Amino acid sequence: MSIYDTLNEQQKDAVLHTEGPVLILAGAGSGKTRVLTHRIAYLIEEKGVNPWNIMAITFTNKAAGEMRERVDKLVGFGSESIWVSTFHSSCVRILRRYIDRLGYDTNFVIYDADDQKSVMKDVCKRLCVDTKTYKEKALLSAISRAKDELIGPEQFELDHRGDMNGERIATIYKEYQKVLKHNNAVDFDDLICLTVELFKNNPDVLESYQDRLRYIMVDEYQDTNTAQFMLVSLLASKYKNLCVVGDDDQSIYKFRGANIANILNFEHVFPGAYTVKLEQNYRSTKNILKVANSVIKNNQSRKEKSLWTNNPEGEPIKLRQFTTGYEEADYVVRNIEKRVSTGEFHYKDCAILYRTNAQSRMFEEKLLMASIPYRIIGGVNFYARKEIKDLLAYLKTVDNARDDLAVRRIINVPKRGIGATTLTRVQEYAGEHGISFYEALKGASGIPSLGRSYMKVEPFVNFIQVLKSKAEHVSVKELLEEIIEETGYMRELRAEATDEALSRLENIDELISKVAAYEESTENPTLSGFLADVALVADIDSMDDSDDHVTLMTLHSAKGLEFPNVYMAGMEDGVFPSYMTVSSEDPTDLEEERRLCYVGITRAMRQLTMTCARQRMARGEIQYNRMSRFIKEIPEEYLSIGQPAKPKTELNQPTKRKLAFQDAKNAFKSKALDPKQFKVEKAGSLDYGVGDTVKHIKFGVGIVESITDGGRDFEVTVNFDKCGVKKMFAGFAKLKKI
Ligand SMILES: Nc1ncnc2c1ncn2[C@@H]1O[C@H](COP(=O)(O)OP(=O)(O)OP(=O)(O)O)[C@@H](O)[C@H]1O
Ligand SMILES: [Mg+2]
Repeated sequence: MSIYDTLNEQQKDAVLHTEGPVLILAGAGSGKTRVLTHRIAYLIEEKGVNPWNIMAITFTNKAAGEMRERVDKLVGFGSESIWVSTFHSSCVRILRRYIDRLGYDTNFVIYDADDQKSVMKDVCKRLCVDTKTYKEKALLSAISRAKDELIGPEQFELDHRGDMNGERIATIYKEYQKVLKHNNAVDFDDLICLTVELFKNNPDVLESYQDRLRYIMVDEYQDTNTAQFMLVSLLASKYKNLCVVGDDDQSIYKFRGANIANILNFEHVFPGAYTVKLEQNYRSTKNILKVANSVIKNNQSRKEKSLWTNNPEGEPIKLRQFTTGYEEADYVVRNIEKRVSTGEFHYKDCAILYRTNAQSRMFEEKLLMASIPYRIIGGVNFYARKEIKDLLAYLKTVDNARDDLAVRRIINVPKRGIGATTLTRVQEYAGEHGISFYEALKGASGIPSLGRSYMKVEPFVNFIQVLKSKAEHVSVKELLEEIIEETGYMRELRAEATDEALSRLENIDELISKVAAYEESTENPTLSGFLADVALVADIDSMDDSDDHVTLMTLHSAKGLEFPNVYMAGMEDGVFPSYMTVSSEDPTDLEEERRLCYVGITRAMRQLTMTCARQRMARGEIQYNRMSRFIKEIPEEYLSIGQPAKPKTELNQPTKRKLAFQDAKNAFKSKALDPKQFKVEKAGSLDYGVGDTVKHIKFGVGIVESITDGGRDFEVTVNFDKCGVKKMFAGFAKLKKI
């Protein structure tokens, strides 16, 4: 039996149709990506095409990696010379060779968001732009939108003639490009634009790539923007062997310039394109598919599709509403634990999907507490995020300024103009006198080598000293809010108003909520107590590298992937659909959000669980949320609406409320929850005691200072030679007595 026998008729049709433009428009899970990989195999094996002549483009690195894996499996020998890549890395590769034709040097650097911002700051200063009216990030984002549409500075100027605001931006845009070029640097959007420019101005270069990349395939085509479409069109214009696959129902990047018109344009740019529809879904159970269809059919602007499956009916979709986000996270993690322990699923079969990155925090904590390996795709673990590390470093400095690393981390956050030389000198002085870095800063005026630069240091020290004295009589939450206010941290991010800034703001809100929850649930909350609590979860990064881990990610990053067991969390109006879309005047915003919901549902193969909470902390305040309107679009007969497990003891109202805010550790300590519900046993007895020397895999050697019974597990405090005192759970610290 050949690999092509596993394809249905329409899929086969698409695979065999190798010459000329092909457009495959089909619903989720219908085998679009599979058709692409089989098409590659077919081209090589049956058509004798050289792997070198084949290009496959996708959106994310993760998707490119998976595509590469699937192709390797099918094709075997020679597959490494197939060009499988994302748009951006394809362009880097091309520009590294030919960018000198555009007056750049081939060793150009690629600027990230921070670099872009500092260039923009300079540009604004030089052009005397009032950055109160024209925010740097807003300017950058206007430029980025223009680049998505392949509009260069000159064109931009022409387009905005007579519009003062537009003309001003055009001048800034011009200057910004000039600086970048002068620095031999490009930004992310330039990668695509410059490659297009290169091809347009250098027919010989274009032709060499056309001759090489004779068969081009693009996955997730619905999310390409104008610039990307132009790039592929140019490459394919000689041989016209371009096959694009996509699903208009899964278009979720309008905010990044993705253009649904590209789908319609395709037949315009490539007349006579062969169109294939795939209608059979192979991924999901009938129930999951029915739910997906019942949601997406509420979108007005879409092409009607009939997606069906031969797969079994499957279990109904589970819907669980909880009082708080803590209970929600607890349920999801316990459910995963239960289903893995019965052998129904492996960890790697399970995915937790949410709308924004900040939502990962509670799940991460619960997973850590339950010793379940997890990984976050397309994001960083909550406590490893820059803004969280910065703010925690402030808190640590205020609490105990002996943590040099923390002090050094924030001394120039926000920028205080304290130079590297000054820092080195302070460090040297501290070393010579055997005092901490902060102690040395405090006495900066007495450090001879500093000269007058000690004056730069003074405001920082004063600020910390004020915070220290405040810390004596305000709550941790108030202290944190004060730091955020005084450093201007949130203000700056709000002014940036980019997606990234928004996500950082959400993370900060989440940290405030964490503090508030800590203070609610602890008898004598203190700053040190809070930091120790955080250290329990923050210091332990995903425990091992096993491939068998739960996957956490945003709905956006889940595109194209599939998992047997999916949890969609935070299904609440104001969370998903997001607050911005709920309050938006533009109905197409809600439609985009609904497509995102469709993407989420259709990731599930066998089991889908949707969860929500009635009340959720936002910025440390309780917010009451209604169940997501998307859930209400699902006919009740497709849902199994279960009652979340109630704590065994009936609680009176205030305790109940309090319990809601407790984290796993504390919830366990309280008598209200049955310890047997937690599978992880506490380390039976420890083979080390106070005073013993132990070794930790990451922190090295240290001496045990104390051991307390944390109920669920022993909490061990160890003073490590290299990194100081750490508190950890014995169960997964896996300390070895030496
Ligand atoms: N003809 C087939 N026989 C058996 N399994 C199939 C067939 N076609 C597709 N599948 C399986 O169905 C699942 C979905 O396929 P694939 O990921 O290619 O769908 P897709 O259309 O790209 O989905 P998405 O829109 O989410 O990107 C995969 O597990 C794939 O192996
Ligand atoms: Mg796909």
